[in-house]
Amino acid sequence: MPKVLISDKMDPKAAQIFRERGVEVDEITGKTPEELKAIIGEYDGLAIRSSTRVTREILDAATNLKVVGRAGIGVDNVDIPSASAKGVVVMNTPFGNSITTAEHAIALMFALARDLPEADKSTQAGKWEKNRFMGVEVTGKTLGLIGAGNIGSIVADRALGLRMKVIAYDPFLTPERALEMGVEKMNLDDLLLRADFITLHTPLTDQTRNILSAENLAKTKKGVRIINCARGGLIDEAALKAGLESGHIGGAALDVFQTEPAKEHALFGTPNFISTPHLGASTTEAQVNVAIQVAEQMADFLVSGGVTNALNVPSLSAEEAPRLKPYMALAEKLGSLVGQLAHGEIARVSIHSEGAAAELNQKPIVSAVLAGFLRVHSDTVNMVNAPFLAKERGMEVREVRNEKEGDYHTLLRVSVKTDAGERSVAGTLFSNAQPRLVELFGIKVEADLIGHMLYVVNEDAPGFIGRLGTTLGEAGVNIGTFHLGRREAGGEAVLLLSVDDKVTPELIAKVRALPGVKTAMALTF
Ligand SMILES: NC(=O)c1ccc[n+]([C@@H]2O[C@H](COP(=O)([O-])OP(=O)(O)OC[C@H]3O[C@@H](n4cnc5c(N)ncnc54)[C@H](O)[C@@H]3O)[C@@H](O)[C@H]2O)c1
Ligand SMILES: O=C(O)CC[C@@H](O)C(=O)O
Repeated sequence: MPKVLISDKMDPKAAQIFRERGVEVDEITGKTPEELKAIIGEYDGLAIRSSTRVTREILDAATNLKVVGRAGIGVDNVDIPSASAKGVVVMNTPFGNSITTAEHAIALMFALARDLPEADKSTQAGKWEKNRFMGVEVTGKTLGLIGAGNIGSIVADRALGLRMKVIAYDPFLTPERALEMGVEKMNLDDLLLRADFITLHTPLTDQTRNILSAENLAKTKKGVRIINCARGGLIDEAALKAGLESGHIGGAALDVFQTEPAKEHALFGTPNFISTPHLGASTTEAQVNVAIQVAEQMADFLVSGGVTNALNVPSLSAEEAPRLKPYMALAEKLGSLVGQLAHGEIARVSIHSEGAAAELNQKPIVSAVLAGFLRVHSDTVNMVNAPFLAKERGMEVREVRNEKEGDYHTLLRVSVKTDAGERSVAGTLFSNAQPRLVELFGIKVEADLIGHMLYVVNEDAPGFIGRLGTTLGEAGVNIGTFHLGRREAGGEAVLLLSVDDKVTPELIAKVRALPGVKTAMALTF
């Protein structure tokens, strides 16, 4: 009988469903990473919320683990590349707590508008300070949404009901969808300039980290009130404090913090600052929804092999699986590569299959490209919902087959058309099994897309590789593999390096400062 550990506090319905479906279950919460490491080897499944961190070390100790189920949306507490490398399926429950979280954002907006926490404290202290608390109406005010996905769109709907004007910044929001939602789509600078309230609803990615930086906070309207129920790390917390103290920022409400649990914080006690301890998803309704959903999905997988809402595996029929599997891994890596490197509004994604690849069922290949591509911007994307999301976001998806072989017996090419132009990457399978990048933006370069990588574009000149190696060495970064390609001698060169640990923003800044470097970016696969 498969055995599951529930390691975060979860509605009892989850354990009940596991038992009813023939899965043994233990509920052991509040363990330290060391304690979890000591027991995880016994379990086939691990059901979590946001407290348990499923790191590489935990996964290494999890010798029987087959599935991690996240009762909620964000999976930033799960090391998905390591889970994938170990063949552990990671699932989430993308919609069960969206309404609840949107309602929390609206609650915090009202709390800021009327200074409710302070007014409550003062009244209960017997002060009756009627003249101290002068709020603002939300009616007629402008709410700026950063991120207009599941939760952002529910917030927009509720805010429109409150007669607010809603403006939104989200690179994936199409004009049609914005119209349907009743919001005005705009760039970030315009939103910062116009919003009376700003609410964040994006995942934490390399693009969204610090999206409300000191520089961007300075662009906001004086008196702006800011709400974050998405992820810590989206706002520069020190700059937020400075803005509150100077009075430029009229109020801020954070449900999420850069480091959690935030038991001590420089922001605590700052005027017009409100906080809640990551309560966005904490309603009876949402917790019942996500508990039931995660237990059903995990039990299905452990008992009968069914895969729903998986973030790192495709759904496949038993006959097709063995042949398609390596192609899907290649497709997902190529999609992720262009997703990480592409900038601007995405108009079209084209998938060209050549040679042996063109003879296969293209649907799972296309889904894998789109899942890899969209997952860069959203934790909720999986193989099942990627085509739907691409359509909803107005992306044209083109499929082209050419059964004639070119330079390789089998090739997948992924091209992305943005407002900045069209660029493509291509890959093949070595020994019919191992995914390999063979071309990057028109430059021939052979590389394994694996783990943490550093991508550098530079002017081809003697001594550059040595300087780069020294910079990495001084930062204590160990190079695993090194791949080089160039347009022509002395022209543009591209370097892809796999490294043992995540490439930090500080290291990227150092690499960008090297003479001849045009671009440097961290990539993760
Ligand atoms: N506080 C909580 O307890 C709680 C509860 C649920 C979800 N969350 C978090 O809320 C966030 C949003 O969840 P969701 O379900 O709406 O996700 P979603 O994937 O449906 O929506 C995210 C949106 O962000 C947009 N986006 C991505 N990159 C962007 C960028 N650079 N700039 C602007 N927009 C960008 C995407 O296009 C997408 O529309 C997630 O981080 C999730 O983990 C928090
Ligand atoms: O489980 C929770 O309490 C938080 C969940 C939330 O952060 C999510 O991303 O779904």
